[in-house]
Amino acid sequence: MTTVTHADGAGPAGGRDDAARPAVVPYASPAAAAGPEHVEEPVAYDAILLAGFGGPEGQDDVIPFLRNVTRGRGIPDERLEEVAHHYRHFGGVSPINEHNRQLRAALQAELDARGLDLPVYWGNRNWAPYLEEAVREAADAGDTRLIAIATSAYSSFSSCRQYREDFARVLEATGLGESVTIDKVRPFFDHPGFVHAFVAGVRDAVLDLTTGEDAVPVDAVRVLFATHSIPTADARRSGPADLNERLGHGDGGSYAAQHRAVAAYVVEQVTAATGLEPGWDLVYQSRSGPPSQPWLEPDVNDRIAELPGEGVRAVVIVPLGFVSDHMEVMWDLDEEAMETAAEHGLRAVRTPTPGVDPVYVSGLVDLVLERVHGTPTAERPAVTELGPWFDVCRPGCCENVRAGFKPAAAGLAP
Ligand SMILES: CC1=C(CCC(=O)O)c2cc3nc(cc4[nH]c(cc5[nH]c(cc1n2)c(C)c5CCC(=O)O)c(CCC(=O)O)c4C)C(CCC(=O)O)=C3C
Ligand SMILES: [Fe+2]
Repeated sequence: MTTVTHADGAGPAGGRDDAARPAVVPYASPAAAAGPEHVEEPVAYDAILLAGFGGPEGQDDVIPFLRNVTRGRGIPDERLEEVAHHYRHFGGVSPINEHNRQLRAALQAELDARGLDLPVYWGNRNWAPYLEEAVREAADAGDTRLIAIATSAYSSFSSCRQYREDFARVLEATGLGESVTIDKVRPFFDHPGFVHAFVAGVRDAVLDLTTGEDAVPVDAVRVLFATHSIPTADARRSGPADLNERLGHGDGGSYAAQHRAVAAYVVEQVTAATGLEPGWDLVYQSRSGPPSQPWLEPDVNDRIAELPGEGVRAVVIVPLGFVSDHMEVMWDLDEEAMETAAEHGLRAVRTPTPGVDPVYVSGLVDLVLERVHGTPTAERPAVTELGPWFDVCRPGCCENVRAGFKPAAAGLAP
């Protein structure tokens, strides 16, 4: 390799000493790296497709729902019964469908208030109303160019690709593949609308714990950012493979990197607002699968158990990986992690999820409008240096090595 020095300040190096710079591609935001995975063409979408996970709404729904979730994965019935127990504890009802009904209404109200004529269709991956019904309903109304919002903010098989594979499956199953297109807004983990509720929640929790009669000093407060654990094999393949390699994301891949970046931002904002600087960790929850299969660690409960030995007296649990207070939050955090904290003599606060926070809802509409208007990267808000993330996933992005290749919509053709 030849090094050219532009001593006169002209030329591509702008007068800086090229020889002194490391021979790696300088890091730029993935979307800024341009290419066809970033869209600046305006698209006249007909409607929004709100794509949810789905959840049971009564005791009789629980086992059929769990069979849907685990379809094709050969999860034994004993494991299903174990998880069913979490749902049974709450009358067999997950609040997730009700959350999505409310989110749909809030989105529609925000769109109407802004004078935007975009209907919102809602369908789930694993329970009624199914994505199939939503897509058929849209097509029947003549709405064929759909922009999807999945209720999941990060990159990984479970949080992005699985939704896209389901879109492809539904287009095939309904025979609408020729007439209907489904695109998807970018993973929005670092959109200011998504992070807003987390910043407010951590700020309030840290202020509460460190003031008043039973105040705890800030260095005895630990903030635990909790997200769904996933197999390390999935995590390593989350986001574009070349990016993981280039940025040295390691076993956690883009999935963990995105969470770390948002967590660091949240703590920075809390420090800026309060002058308090609590320590924090990224922790994982809701692991399943055989013990022999490595998943992301540490588990939230294991980390909590270590904290008293480090002088910690209060813990703030932040459900950073989730958009609403569904079963993973209600059971794994509010029941299990809270109990672990109590057993270890720690005070504990669980902060809110975005839910239908107006700032979040308005941010989701902004994410849709980015694609409607073909907004340039520089004008797409992102609070971490990782983003704004790709609009359109690359071939192989977040592929599941365990389940094997399946076609996915809303991505570059392979
Ligand atoms: C990353 C991620 C999110 C966040 C992104 C997003 O929000 O989409 C998420 C959300 C959710 N996960 C949910 C429920 C379940 N997830 C399961 C299983 C799994 N999740 C995984 C990952 C994730 N899951 C993985 C890697 C598995 C193992 C299966 C495999 O090998 O790939 C199982 C099967 C039983 C079990 O194995 O525990 C259930 C019942 C509910 C509904 C809650 C409710 O009803 O209120 C929600 C929102
Ligand atoms: Fe899950």
